[in-house]
Amino acid sequence: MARSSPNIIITGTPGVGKSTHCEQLAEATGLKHMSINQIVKDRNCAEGFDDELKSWIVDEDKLLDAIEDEVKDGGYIIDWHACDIFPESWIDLVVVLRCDTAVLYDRLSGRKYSPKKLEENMDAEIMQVLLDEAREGFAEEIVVELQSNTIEDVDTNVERIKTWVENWTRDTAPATS
Ligand SMILES: Nc1ncnc2c1ncn2[C@@H]1O[C@H](COP(=O)(O)OP(=O)(O)O)[C@@H](O)[C@H]1O
Repeated sequence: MARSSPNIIITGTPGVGKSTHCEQLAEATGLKHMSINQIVKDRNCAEGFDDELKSWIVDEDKLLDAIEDEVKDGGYIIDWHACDIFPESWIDLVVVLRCDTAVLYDRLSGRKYSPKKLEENMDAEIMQVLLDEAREGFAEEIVVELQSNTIEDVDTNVERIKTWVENWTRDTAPATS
């Protein structure tokens, strides 16, 4: 069945500003912020914990089962550092947030990550791992790369995505009558 509201993934390396964008976007658009980190914890979708990286190892099948009923109806802003596990048919827009290396370093240093985790995340951003993943997993025309260095960037990005949502709703949503 066609969705009456779009589903958007906001992805990118930890620290680029996903949660910040999702919260503001949810307020601006009325779409719901779905934090996958939170869902993994709340709905027991982890298959283990990586002690070295201090992060959950996600059972992807369990996660998809846990969110499918909600997401298939549309209206979600999905907040996660990976995007290629989500079926293409669920998703209308993939936003990959990017950040300058020095800015990201400062943000991640503030998080007290282990040196290994910090280095892995910095490498991922420099090598544009998440952008490549998005481009491999989804049609080129639905993948958008946006900068997230400053607060002004957040405002501009939120406005831009809000306009996209309004256009999608006008042009794509099924007629209600
Ligand atoms: N574009 C931005 N400009 C300034 N600070 C930002 C920006 N995006 C995020 N931040 C700050 O960086 C930190 C990490 O942001 P967050 O949204 O938690 O990132 P993520 O969800 O990608 O891990 C937060 O302290 C947030 O306030």
